[in-house]
Amino acid sequence: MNSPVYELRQVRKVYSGPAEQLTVLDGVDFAIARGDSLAVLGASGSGKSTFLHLLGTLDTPSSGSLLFDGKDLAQFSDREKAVLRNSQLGFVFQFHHLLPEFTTLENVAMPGRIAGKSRAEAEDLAAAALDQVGLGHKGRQQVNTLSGGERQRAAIARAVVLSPSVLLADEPTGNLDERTGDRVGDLLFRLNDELGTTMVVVTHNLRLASLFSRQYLLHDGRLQPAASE
Ligand SMILES: Nc1ncnc2c1ncn2[C@@H]1O[C@H](COP(=O)(O)OP(=O)(O)OP(=O)(O)O)[C@@H](O)[C@H]1O
Repeated sequence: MNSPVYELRQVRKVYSGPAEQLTVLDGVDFAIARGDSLAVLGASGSGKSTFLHLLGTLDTPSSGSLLFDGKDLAQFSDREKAVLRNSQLGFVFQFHHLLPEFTTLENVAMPGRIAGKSRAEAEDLAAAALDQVGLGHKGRQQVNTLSGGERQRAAIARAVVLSPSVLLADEPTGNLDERTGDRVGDLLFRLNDELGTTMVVVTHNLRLASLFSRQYLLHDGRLQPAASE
């Protein structure tokens, strides 16, 4: 196994409700190697998004430790986490969070601008990323005039524009028809295969899951190999 990008040691995540506590992750021990591609399956409410949010440093474990490149994320300041997210992680969420008042190119150029690149450089990178997802011709179009599948591909372009070492995707084919979903799946597969992007994808879509090298099921707070593995 390549050196792990992520290591989870006895990670627990407990949400406190008004009346009771909900244990979503219950002592997860897991490692994700560089270049790995992992699909996480599981019933609604089983904790898939929670798992992804922990990996994305958007939330913290209740106990246990989560290491990125061998470093305990609990030791990172908020600023260090923000730098990590912007420089190494790409996110694709089901509701892609594109900014409707901007063009596709401007949306995809946003991470580069936030990282301090000039407008021209950020837009060059954005144009290349849009080409990669087959949307090179849609750059000047307002993002709210794109179809659902095009928006999802634009969100992937935005997630990968700065060549993150890790891509975290939550239901990237949710709301897409089968053909468009397949196209998004092919794209994710190529990013992993050709660029070596480490990939963790949460999905209900078994066709999509089958494209990745490992399939895991989140059940009763634990991650276990899915039956098809
Ligand atoms: N901030 C929170 N506070 C309290 N409970 C939460 C919070 N976030 C998530 N939960 C609960 O934790 C459980 C797991 O949620 P999560 O969103 O991780 O599930 P999921 O597997 O991604 O579900 P789905 O497939 O429906 O998106 C759910 O019961 C949810 O209601």
